[in-house]
Amino acid sequence: MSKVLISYQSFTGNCKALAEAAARGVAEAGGRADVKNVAETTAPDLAGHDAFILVTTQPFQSLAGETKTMFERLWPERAKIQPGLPFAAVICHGTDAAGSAAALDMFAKYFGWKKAGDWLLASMTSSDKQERARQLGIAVAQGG
Ligand SMILES: Cc1cc2nc3c(=O)[nH]c(=O)nc-3n(C[C@H](O)[C@H](O)[C@H](O)COP(=O)(O)O)c2cc1C
Repeated sequence: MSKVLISYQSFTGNCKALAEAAARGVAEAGGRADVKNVAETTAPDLAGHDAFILVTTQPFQSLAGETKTMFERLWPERAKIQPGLPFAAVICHGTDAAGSAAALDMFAKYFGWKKAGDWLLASMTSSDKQERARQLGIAVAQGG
């Protein structure tokens, strides 16, 4: 059974709802999803899972503060996390997600994690974002 950690940062609830949709997808695929706030996500949490899905908002065209702080906090303990950890992300945005997408590419490279597909760019106004997050959860749990 695939164990997937899903961490989110959310101001007004959209990212949290997308994290829960991804968790439903993981469960549908027969996996186990653990959903946490980025502020509570630790290196041992990541080490105890087979894959990581990050769901983050994008304020001011850049990676959200608590999400960046999570990476900064994880960095000294990165040796505890398995190299090549499958890593997927949902970026919930208002206009465009380029700032966060570039930052997450950089973090994946620094940590040596394997991107599990393209980042899911979820516009606030898109009606299918929940379904796309659910599908991402299925794909990650199936190792795709
Ligand atoms: C202070 C603030 C600044 C924002 N700046 C941007 C931005 O520069 N670009 C963008 O695409 N969305 C921006 N947004 C929209 C957020 O990305 C969007 O509201 C958020 O993803 C919703 O997720 P949440 O409900 O989980 O907080 C901003 C939102 C806030 C609250």
